[in-house]
This record gives sequence, C-alpha cells and structure tokens, in this order.
Amino acid sequence: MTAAVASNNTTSDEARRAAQSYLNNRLTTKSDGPARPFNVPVIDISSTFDGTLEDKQAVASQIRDACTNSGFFQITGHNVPESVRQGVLKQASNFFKQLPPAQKDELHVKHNALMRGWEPSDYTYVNPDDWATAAVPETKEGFNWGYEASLDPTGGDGKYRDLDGSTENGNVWPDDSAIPGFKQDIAEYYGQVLQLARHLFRLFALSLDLPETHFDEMMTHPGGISRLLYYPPSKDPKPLDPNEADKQVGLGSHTDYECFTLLLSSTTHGLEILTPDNVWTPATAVEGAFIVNVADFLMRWTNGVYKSTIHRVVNRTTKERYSVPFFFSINYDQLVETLPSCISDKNPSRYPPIRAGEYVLERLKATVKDG
Ligand SMILES: O=C(O)CCC(=O)C(=O)O
Ligand SMILES: [Fe+2]
Repeated sequence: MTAAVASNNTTSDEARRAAQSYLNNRLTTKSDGPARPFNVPVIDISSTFDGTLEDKQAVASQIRDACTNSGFFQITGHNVPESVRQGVLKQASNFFKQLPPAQKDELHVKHNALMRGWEPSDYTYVNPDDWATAAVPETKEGFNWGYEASLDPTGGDGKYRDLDGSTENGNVWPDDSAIPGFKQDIAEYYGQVLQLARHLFRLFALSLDLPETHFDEMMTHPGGISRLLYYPPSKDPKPLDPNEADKQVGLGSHTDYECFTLLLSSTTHGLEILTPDNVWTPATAVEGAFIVNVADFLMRWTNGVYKSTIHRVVNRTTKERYSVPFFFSINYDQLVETLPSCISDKNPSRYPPIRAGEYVLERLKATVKDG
C-alpha cells in the first residue's frame, strides 16, 4: 500500500476537538422556553430524476431548510427498490445470526487499520467520551465495509484512495458459503445507495447556490463506508424519559463524520434525535423512506451553516433492530476548504483545510479505546 496522503496531526487534532466540542455543547445546553414540536421533514425527490432545473431547485430549497434547521430529513421517491432494501436487511440478520463466532472473530476490526469487518458491541464507543463515563458497553454489533470500484455502478475512475491514502480498499468479507448471497445483496444495495447519494449531492450543490455539477469531480471515487448494525431486544424496555439518562444504549449520542448519511432500518424503532431545542425525540421514518442526516464534514465545509445532527439509538422494544447506514463522503484524497458562499463578515471561515479521508480516519480512530 502507498501512503499518498500525508497526515497533518495539528489539523486532525483540531478537527477532532471541534467535533467533540459541538457535540458536548449541544448535549449540555438546554433551551429556555418550552420545546417546539418537531417532526423530521419528508421530502419527495421523485421530481428530481427527470425533472427540470426548477423542479430540482424546488426540492433543493426544502433540503436547505432542513439542513439549516435540524440537519435531519427523510426522502421518499428515491427509486431504491423495496426488494433491494429488504435484501440487505435480510443479510444483516443472516450475518449476525448465522455466522459462527470463530468466523466473526476472523473478521474482527482489530485486525484492520481502517476498521473494516466485524465490530463486537464492546469494542467501540461512538462517542469517545463514553470510554470515561458510560457504565456499560453499547449494545450494538456491526459489520463495516467501504467503497470498492467493483461496488460502484460507474466502475470508478481507477484513482481510489482509502482513508489513509492507500490505493487498496481494506474491505474484508465473510466466506460466501457461510452466508450464501451475502456479497451479492450487499453489492446490489451499495451500488443503489451510492448512486442515490451522488444524485442527492447534486441537489445539495443547488441548495448551496452552486451549479448542480459543482461537486461532480469530487465524487468520482468517493468514500462511502456502510455498515450492518444489530441491536438486541431490550431486557428492560422503558419509554424515553427526558429526565433520566438511559443505561442500556444501543449507540451513544453522536454526530456522523462524513458529508451526510442515508439510513435504512428495520421497522423496530430506536433512532432518537436531538431537536434544535436540544431535547430527545424518537425519529420514525415513513414507510419506505430513507432518513438523511447532515454529518460533521459537511458542517465544517459549510462553515457551520448546515447543522450536523446529534442522534443515538436505544432499542426500547423486545424485538431485534437492524439498520444499514451509508456514510457518504467525497473522494478521500480531496483537500477541502470552507465554501466561499458560506463565509461572510459575520461568519468568517472557522476551519483550516483538511483532506476528507484524513478527517474521517481521525474520527474513526477516536472511537476505539486509547485510539
Ligand atoms: O442504527 C441506526 O438507526 C443509526 C446508526 C447510526 O447512527 C450510526 O451508525 O452512525
Ligand atoms: Fe449515526
């Protein structure tokens, strides 16, 4: 492997600290008045696939409203078939239920510098501060993989660089004989959400008053980590109580790291989001929708204009929950500076330039003990 991207420790430290401080400020700041009612907006994007520029701008304007407010919305009319969505959820259940422990262990993320593979529940805290404060491990279990040209319906541009600048992707896969059809169903799903994410990012460009194609050359071999997640049934199901800290948390309070996340989940509820008034509320997707949330790299890129969303998962039911987030980044070797349209006298650029992959790797490393 060749390390093509030199890492800059000062910038990485700054990036990690800025993200943690945003999270902690939001978690500890309570709004003065009563919390306003909050719903995750539903945006139908069907008109953007073969519509006019005006059609796309109308949707982009709804995206902008959501991103400057909570950073959360859900999309319908996305064209990812039900069979493909069910296929990947089925494979999530197959992976966690059918793969023998010894085979899971061979895929353990501890063997992989880029955190690809099987992640047992107690190996990471998504919020690094939880290493010092949480009483018990998160209940989630995961399987992570990232972009490969062979998973990209465009075939890629042959110039892929992984998080650390290496030319090879670090993916590991279970033996297909142990879980028949696993890689095929994953590839089908991944290809569809990757193309959907590219399409959405064009709408994001419009939403930022940029030409529709502004980001195109930055997503020719984009970073896109995806994961299968399993949350066991709760042993002590309790409704959300805003005044009591939850002990058994599936995934702690956190922001995502990349540009945005496309989230698919099984019908078992569990996702909870921190509203703009900093109160926790359950986030239930409408039938067939993807939840979309702005993540930290886009917040940084837009100089804080688009809000990275704080969320967590608590399975408060006696049923299993599965989910499949897809974290869309741009080409990991792309150096990114604050978007000029997001800089003003009142809001001068707050962040130094950083490469997309360097940023995400720094954040991932922080989730491991002493990482
Ligand atoms: O499982 C979910 O619904 C959300 C997962 C998530 O937030 C994450 O993996 O970052
Ligand atoms: Fe997340």
